[in-house]
Amino acid sequence: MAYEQIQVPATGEQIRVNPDHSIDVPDQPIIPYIEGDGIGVDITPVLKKVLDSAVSKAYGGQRQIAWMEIYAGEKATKVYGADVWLPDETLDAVRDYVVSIKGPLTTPVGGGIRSLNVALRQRLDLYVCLRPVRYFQGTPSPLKRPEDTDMVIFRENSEDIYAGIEWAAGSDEAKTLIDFLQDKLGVTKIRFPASSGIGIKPVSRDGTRRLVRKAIQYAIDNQRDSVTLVHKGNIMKFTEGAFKDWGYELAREEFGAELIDGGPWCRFKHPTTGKDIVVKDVIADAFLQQILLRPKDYDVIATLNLNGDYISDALAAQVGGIGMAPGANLSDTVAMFEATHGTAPKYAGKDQVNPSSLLLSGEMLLRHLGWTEAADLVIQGIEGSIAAKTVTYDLERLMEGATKLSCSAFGDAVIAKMG
Ligand SMILES: NC(=O)C1=CN([C@@H]2O[C@H](COP(=O)(O)OP(=O)(O)OC[C@H]3O[C@@H](n4cnc5c(N)ncnc54)[C@H](OP(=O)(O)O)[C@@H]3O)[C@@H](O)[C@H]2O)C=CC1
Ligand SMILES: O=C(O)CCC(=O)C(=O)O
Ligand SMILES: [Mg+2]
Repeated sequence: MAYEQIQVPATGEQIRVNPDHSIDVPDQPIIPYIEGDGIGVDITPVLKKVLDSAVSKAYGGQRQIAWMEIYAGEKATKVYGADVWLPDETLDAVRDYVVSIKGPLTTPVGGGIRSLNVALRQRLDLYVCLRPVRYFQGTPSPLKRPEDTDMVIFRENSEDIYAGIEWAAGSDEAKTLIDFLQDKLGVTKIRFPASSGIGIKPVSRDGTRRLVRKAIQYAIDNQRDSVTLVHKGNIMKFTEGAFKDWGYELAREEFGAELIDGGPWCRFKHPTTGKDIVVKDVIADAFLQQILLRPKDYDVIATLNLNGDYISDALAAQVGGIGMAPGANLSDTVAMFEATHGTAPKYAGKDQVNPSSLLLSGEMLLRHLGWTEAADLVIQGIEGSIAAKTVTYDLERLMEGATKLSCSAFGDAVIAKMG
């Protein structure tokens, strides 16, 4: 594979995808990484050090990650030239090497790209945003029983108002669209047509089905009790309401779910254990209060793009904040892991922030490779440092008697607590 700026490591091999979408992982897989803007310089070196230690401790040199830096965001503009925020070869490398990880990316001011993160997801069709939310004992939380929060969010990653199809108030495009809506479709509900910006919310049956299919399959593979479709379908009937209907339809058609008491909730038997898996739905605003009042009622969550964005930060707060919440963007073949927080510019380069979100994304990456022993060590290290009350500022300020560590020192504490 020849690239213009990307240096392919001399030792290391590509991960290969099989026709059934399983992956063949060599002992030295080449893993592309994007350092990330803002606090990317702080957390990404910690990620590499912690994952390398975990792999070395687990496999004694028999396995090793061959890291390969690829570029997006501000660093890409330095390497490739002004205004090159997302080089084509970065996308090629993510596709070619199958499994990758990224730090947060800033949204360029001006220019054609609205969000680099959204662009990466769209251009690689990484249609699942997977964000597990679980509690680590000892982490400060606003809840009395934070351990009751244990959910896995499947956020649709390619559609919805989040896709960025919108035009500014006063632009020719907004005027054309508003004229069309009024003249051709008889729309009378735009309150201030002359000064409205306007956005489009596409939600498709195909997009919904592929997302809900993954969520239900995850519930089966991981022995979870329920899948909840979260939507605002009472108001947005043909987008969010349709998401709910198509979700239920898929559960019935592909998983043999049967209606409970006339529906719409339904259930089916786990194919091997025979245990019931319930597919249900809840309206998004009610859900946001339920996750605080009755978190135990929810397990796997399937939702639309914007709801998923809000829900993932809200749930992260329940278990310690976005410094602790990991994530992955997935297609059927490509997996790109990422922290769920942003670039936190005020902390950039200060060696202060919590690297756990990226470390736990790295833990998900190791598990995705099938390197479960190394993944378990990362969890053990994070649990150990939190239990010892050696934590970064975000947790320390909410804990009694904790020792505040820098970002890099926390990484070292995690390593010290492994194994
Ligand atoms: N996936 C991605 O790459 C994402 C990128 N972004 C982008 O990031 C930029 C900044 O967004 P912003 O809204 O400020 O959100 P951020 O997530 O960057 O930061 C908001 C606040 O969250 C806390 N926080 C974030 N990361 C950590 C961490 N690792 N450890 C501890 N605390 C943390 C800090 O809170 P406190 O000040 O209380 O300590 C911080 O001020 C924007 O350009 C946005 O578009 C946003 C989200 C995701
Ligand atoms: O891309 C962005 O700027 C924001 C993305 C985001 O908030 C998220 O993915 O959770
Ligand atoms: Mg977000």
